[in-house]
Amino acid sequence: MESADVAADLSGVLHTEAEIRGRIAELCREIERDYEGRDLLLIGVLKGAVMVMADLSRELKRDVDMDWMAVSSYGAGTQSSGVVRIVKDLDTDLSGRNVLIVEDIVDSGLTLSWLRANLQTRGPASVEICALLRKPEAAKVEIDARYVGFEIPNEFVVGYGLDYAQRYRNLRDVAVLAPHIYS
Ligand SMILES: O=P(O)(O)OC[C@H]1O[C@H](OP(=O)(O)OP(=O)(O)O)[C@H](O)[C@@H]1O
Ligand code: HPA
Ligand SMILES: [Mg+2]
Repeated sequence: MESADVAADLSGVLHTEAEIRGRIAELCREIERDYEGRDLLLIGVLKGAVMVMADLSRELKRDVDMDWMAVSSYGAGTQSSGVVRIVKDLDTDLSGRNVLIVEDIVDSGLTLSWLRANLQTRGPASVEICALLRKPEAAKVEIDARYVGFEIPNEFVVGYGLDYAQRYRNLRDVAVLAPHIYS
């Protein structure tokens, strides 16, 4: 039975709303420098990246285009199935564009490795990755992400867009989900 009080479902906060805001601002200064004088297309990966995309795009002091793709590999569990499915494709032609994929997390790396390869076949000028979180110990494939907010331990986290079975996405902090919720 779902409860309105989620505090008991969490075993601790990893990154607060204020820390996330500060780190996103730092990443935006790097992105502004790196893409100076070039066009920039942000591609948000639904649904997890909604909060990062909203905050990062508004913190950037420059013009950007934005599009969205929906892919899914986790279903309702805490382990990637390894099979990535496109649920919604882009509306934008990527020919000659500088693409920055905006993601909430690199966990096994399977989603981003598949997605980057997929986008690279569409003729972009460049494809880079910005992920708020990365779990180095969980990597099944190495992902070369140019912008990473925080490296985190190999625990299942929720909040700031990240879900467990579609819940907890609206929490403002990134928190560890208590194992009793999913085990
Ligand atoms: O590195 P990986 O092990 O592939 O995991 C990362 C991906 O998994 C989650 O998405 P999910 O497929 O659960 O869909 P969602 O974004 O709609 O929650 C997360 O938002 C990343 O997109
Ligand atoms: O730790 C996680 N939490 C929520 N969703 C995820 N998708 C991959 N890893 C995670
Ligand atoms: Mg996702």
